[in-house]
Amino acid sequence: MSANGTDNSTSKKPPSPSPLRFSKFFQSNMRILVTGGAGFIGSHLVDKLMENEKNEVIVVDNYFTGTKDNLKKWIGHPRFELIRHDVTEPLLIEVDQIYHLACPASPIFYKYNPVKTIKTNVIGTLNMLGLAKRVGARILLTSTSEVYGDPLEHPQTESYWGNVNPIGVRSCYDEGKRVAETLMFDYHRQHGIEIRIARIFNTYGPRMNIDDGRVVSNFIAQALRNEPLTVQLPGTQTRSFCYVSDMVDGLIRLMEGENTGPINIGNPGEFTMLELAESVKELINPEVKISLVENTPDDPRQRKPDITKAKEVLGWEPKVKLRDGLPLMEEDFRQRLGVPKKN
Ligand SMILES: NC(=O)c1ccc[n+]([C@@H]2O[C@H](COP(=O)([O-])OP(=O)(O)OC[C@H]3O[C@@H](n4cnc5c(N)ncnc54)[C@H](O)[C@@H]3O)[C@@H](O)[C@H]2O)c1
Ligand SMILES: O=c1ccn([C@@H]2O[C@H](COP(=O)(O)OP(=O)(O)O[C@H]3OC[C@@H](O)[C@H](O)[C@H]3O)[C@@H](O)[C@H]2O)c(=O)[nH]1
Repeated sequence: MSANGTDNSTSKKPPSPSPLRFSKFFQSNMRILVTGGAGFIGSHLVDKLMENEKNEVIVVDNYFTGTKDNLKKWIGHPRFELIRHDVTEPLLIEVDQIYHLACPASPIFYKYNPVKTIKTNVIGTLNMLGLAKRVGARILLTSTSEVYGDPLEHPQTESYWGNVNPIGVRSCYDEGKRVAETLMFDYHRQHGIEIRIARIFNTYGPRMNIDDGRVVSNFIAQALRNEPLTVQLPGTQTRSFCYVSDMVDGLIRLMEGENTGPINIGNPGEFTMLELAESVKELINPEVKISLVENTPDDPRQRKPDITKAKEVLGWEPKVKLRDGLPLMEEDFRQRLGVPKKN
């Protein structure tokens, strides 16, 4: 029986770490690779990892949706390296841990070049697992609540297998992440790789791209520009929003803990998109209009994580409520959009 309590056990020992790990110089340091580290969650994760003076952090990113700006405070730091690299190509470096985040996350961007999204999830994850095997690193995959598709079980527990359209316009991402999870477990069972899988639910916070296309960033940018908040029909669909600092805390606990996952990491507070629009209106711009617009195909109708496992296994639960997180994000968007707060 494996750490996640299911029949995923492996009799294989993990491969030995590189001999360099045992040399005097390396003993005090942990070398951590963050793929997709120039993106939204990745750059916040890098900030947190860099706080520990024993960590050396290497970011690889192809800058499809991320930017060097998100990492500017670390560029030139002796414990930090940034490499332009696409994870669909093999990578040969020596590391102890891999946080594998590289993949566009906003539906607009992952649907833009769906074949590339699948390659990123499948070939990219294979490459990172190959690296983990070669150097004996532990690897964490940021999977998604989208593996549950349009869920028929509510709230979603990790044992739910999901309701995913295999041929729809979201499938490149949903099915790509499902295959990525399969690859993680096959490498674990077949080669003894140490794996961790987080199923992340909608996360928001400072540094999201202004034109990212996801709902929280859209509504905040629209409220600040005094443009109508575009609620996609029917508006009664629900999501659960996690503030980014809570997410980063959950990911690090998962990496450092003993459980393979998958583990849901998200905030169980559940809101309809109309409720979210009303909150943004009330907190940021009471004058703004709300307009109902067409939705896109296969939009999940409800989503809420059951976080019992995260609480039990990681001792983790989110701390930041939506009403407290939205103003923190507003601050950052005001600065970037050049819209100061009126007194
Ligand atoms: N933010 C969320 O709500 C959410 C929810 C569920 C899962 N996730 C997962 O978390 C991870 C990070 O999400 P995010 O919100 O920070 O997204 P993001 O788009 O801001 O960041 C993704 C990063 O990966 C990079 N990237 C994309 N394809 C790449 C490739 N082929 N090679 C190298 N780099 C590549 C991008 O340039 C970007 O910097 C993703 O794996 C995403 O699927 C996020
Ligand atoms: O302007 C908008 C944008 C979106 N929406 C709605 O808001 C809801 C959330 O949409 P988002 O685009 O923010 O994100 P989704 O929940 O569809 O996918 C998200 O969750 C899981 C992650 O893996 C994905 O990476 C992430 O994008 C949807 O119901 C959508 O119809 C609006 O009402 N208006």
